[in-house]
Amino acid sequence: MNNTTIVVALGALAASAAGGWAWRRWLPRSFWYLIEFPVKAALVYLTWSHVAYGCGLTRKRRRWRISLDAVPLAGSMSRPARDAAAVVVERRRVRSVVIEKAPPLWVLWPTRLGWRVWVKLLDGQVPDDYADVAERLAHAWRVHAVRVIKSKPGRVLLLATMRDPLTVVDVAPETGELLTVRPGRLENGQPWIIDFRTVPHWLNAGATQSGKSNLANAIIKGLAPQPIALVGFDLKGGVEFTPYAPRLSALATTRTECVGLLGDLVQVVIERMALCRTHGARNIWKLSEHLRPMPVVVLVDEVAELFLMADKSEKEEVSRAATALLRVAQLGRAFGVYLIICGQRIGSDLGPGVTALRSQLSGRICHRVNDPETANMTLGDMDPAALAAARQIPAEMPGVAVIAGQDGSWHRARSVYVSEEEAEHAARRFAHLARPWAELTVASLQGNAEAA
Ligand SMILES: Nc1ncnc2c1ncn2[C@@H]1O[C@H](COP(=O)(O)OP(=O)(O)OP(=O)(O)O)[C@@H](O)[C@H]1O
Repeated sequence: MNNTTIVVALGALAASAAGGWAWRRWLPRSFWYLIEFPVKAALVYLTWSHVAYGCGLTRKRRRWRISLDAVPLAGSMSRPARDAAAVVVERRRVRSVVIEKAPPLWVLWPTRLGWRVWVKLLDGQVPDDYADVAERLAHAWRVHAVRVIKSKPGRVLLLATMRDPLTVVDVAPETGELLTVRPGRLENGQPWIIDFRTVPHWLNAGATQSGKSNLANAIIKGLAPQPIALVGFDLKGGVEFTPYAPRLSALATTRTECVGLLGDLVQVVIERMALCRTHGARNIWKLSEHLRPMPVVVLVDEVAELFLMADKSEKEEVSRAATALLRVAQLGRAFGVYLIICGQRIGSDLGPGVTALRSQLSGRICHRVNDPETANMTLGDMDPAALAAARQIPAEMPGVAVIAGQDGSWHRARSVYVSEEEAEHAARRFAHLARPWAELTVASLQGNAEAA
């Protein structure tokens, strides 16, 4: 090979490397689907039996193999010094040997950020076996994370992601469906949907600066255009929700005001109960449309302030607030009153009513937490992997949360950034939809009933 050939070969190599780099840099999606993914997929298949063995996912099986391993020696083993010329006889024969069988891996389907693959479970395996080794798989495949996202009898669907899909989240367009908001994205790229008619009450917990208020902003922005009443309890002295007052039907900023407003809400629920009873309906959604009262979404910020007491003189007020909030939570679902309770901690240390309240909040959102107990309190008896995921949320990714609905499934998700100005703008723009509080309480319902 002469020098010119070497120079030309090196030049071609450098040009293709630069071209590859530019392709990856400016057209990452096509590069991923056409180059990176096929290479990754080939590596995953080629190494699967070793990876599965390393992760403890294989099972021992007997298989017929042509074997050379039993190699009898001709000559005496007891005469090592003199048997330098001993003859080795390799005997090939088919024999039954024990092998480590890896679970069958089906076709790898590329996704925007990685791939999905169904794996057939071997005898005695359950989906949790794969969830338990997800981190090992992620390291073996050199990807950001591996998650079990679905299971069917006898198989599990694994999702591998090359980078954290929550680093940047885009807005999921609102559908305008009543009592539904899409505040962000799930880790699997699907919109994060909060549907109050499916999961009526939510607990939104997290350390300071973890993104709780941003989520409240996103929810207010999503709900503002809908024909519903919004009610605010802002125990931070009103600094969070006062800017949204134009779209709120009522706002309480001190505990005394909260006790009054909670009393009103209990009355609203009781009146709606009576209305439903009169018309033989089990809930407001069974009432005919002209009779149906307006749904109410109640946002409570810094809930611990409702329960904390400096001295005994506050005991009576705290107890009234706790009881009323619990009643709203217990009865509100059927009668169109829904709760989002935000706070840094909502543990039993705040008082006996808190545990009962928490058990009514079937939707859980756990942002970054400072201590494992808060994750435990928020996610309760969820899958331990959900608790681990909540504890790993980094401080530099505010808005990331582990969310769990009442079906026991959980997801990592991130809210879209919604500035206070944006939420405030939505509150002003849809201020005309804010029904005055007096219209939502007893008098209007009586009016409704009489009109019927
Ligand atoms: N989804 C998000 N994307 C980008 N930035 C976010 C997101 N959520 C929150 N942030 C930013 O993180 C910071 C803290 O957010 P936020 O005020 O919502 O936290 P918080 O939990 O309500 O804090 P605190 O309890 O102290 O009020 C803010 O600067 C906010 O802009």
